[in-house]
Amino acid sequence: MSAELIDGKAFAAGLRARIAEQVPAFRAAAGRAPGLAVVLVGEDPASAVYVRSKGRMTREAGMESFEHKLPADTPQDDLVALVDRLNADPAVDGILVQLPLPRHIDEQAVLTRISPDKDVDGFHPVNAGRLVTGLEGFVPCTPLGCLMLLEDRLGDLSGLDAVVIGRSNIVGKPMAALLTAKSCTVTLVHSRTRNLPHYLAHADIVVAAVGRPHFVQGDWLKPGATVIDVGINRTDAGLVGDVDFDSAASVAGSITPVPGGVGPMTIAVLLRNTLVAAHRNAGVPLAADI
Ligand SMILES: NC(=O)C1=CN([C@@H]2O[C@H](COP(=O)(O)OP(=O)(O)OC[C@H]3O[C@@H](n4cnc5c(N)ncnc54)[C@H](OP(=O)(O)O)[C@@H]3O)[C@@H](O)[C@H]2O)C=CC1
Ligand SMILES: Nc1nc(=O)c2c([nH]1)NC[C@@H]1CN(c3ccc(C(=O)N[C@@H](CCC(=O)O)C(=O)O)cc3)C=[N+]21
Repeated sequence: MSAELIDGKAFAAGLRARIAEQVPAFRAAAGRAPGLAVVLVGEDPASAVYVRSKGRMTREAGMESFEHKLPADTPQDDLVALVDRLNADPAVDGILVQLPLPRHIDEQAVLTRISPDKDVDGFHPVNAGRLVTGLEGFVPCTPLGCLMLLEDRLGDLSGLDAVVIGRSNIVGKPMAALLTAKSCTVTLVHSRTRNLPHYLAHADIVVAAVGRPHFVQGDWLKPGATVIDVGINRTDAGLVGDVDFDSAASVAGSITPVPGGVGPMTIAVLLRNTLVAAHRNAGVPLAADI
């Protein structure tokens, strides 16, 4: 392996520490802690693990965590009613409804019900629109975490060639919008792309959000490329990313590991978005940009 490892776990710990430092000033000004509500419907074990670690890290940052666990057969109307209550609750600054939802629930109906001012996941169409038009709003946690790692590693991204693999609303599309805003030349590839390796050969930055273990091969990469692996795939061999790590690490300049790369950044940015939401909702200015 010749690539340098991008230590998302350490970067995320530093970000959480900077967030925790700002919480006492918010508490003093607002007379309450920032609050994050997390809603989990059903029993998916992986989701339950994330929700538990989100709750723990929220409390460790000095914020309040409200966890709502609903049975898998919860009617959509009941979930929407809970979102309405959380929208109206002044102790709740951020609302996260864990995805995926059970099949009988219309995901968009629930996500669009969350107040855009409390949408710390950045999944509401109003926030998606703000992102592409350059207005202030909430940016989805995973792509914003990837951007932080890229800027930390590369500094100014202006003019760099970036390829994003995957066009989901939660990772690929907002990632492409963020890199566009940073003046990268962005190519967004997906399952219908013909000759995907052709595009990767020119990429200074590769962000892989495919959902297929070991998908990206080292010999597709431009030597020295910076590779961000968003994939979280549970296999018999454990947790693996969307990048074939061993072959990629011999060509790339730097690369995120899985685990310990993008995953911890997602949770740290969620706390960051919650702190920002709390300041906006309480009308208290933030002391410093985080
Ligand atoms: N680390 C973290 O915090 C997070 C990790 N993840 C992980 O990131 C990965 C992606 O998640 P998500 O965006 O939600 O996934 P989706 O399944 O919603 O999207 C996957 C995308 O990859 C594309 N794709 C699938 N197969 C191929 C292929 N053979 N060639 C090119 N493109 C392909 C799809 O194309 P098409 O649109 O044409 O179908 C689609 O756009 C998953 O592993 C997920 O677990 C997700 C969220 C957070
Ligand atoms: N509304 C919503 N918002 C989300 O942000 C959201 C979601 N739903 N549904 C599921 C995905 C996935 N996701 C992860 C968060 C943290 C890790 C993480 O911390 N991963 C650790 C390892 C965790 C482990 O060992 O299982 C790591 O990569 O090092 C991974 C994945 C957030 N998601």
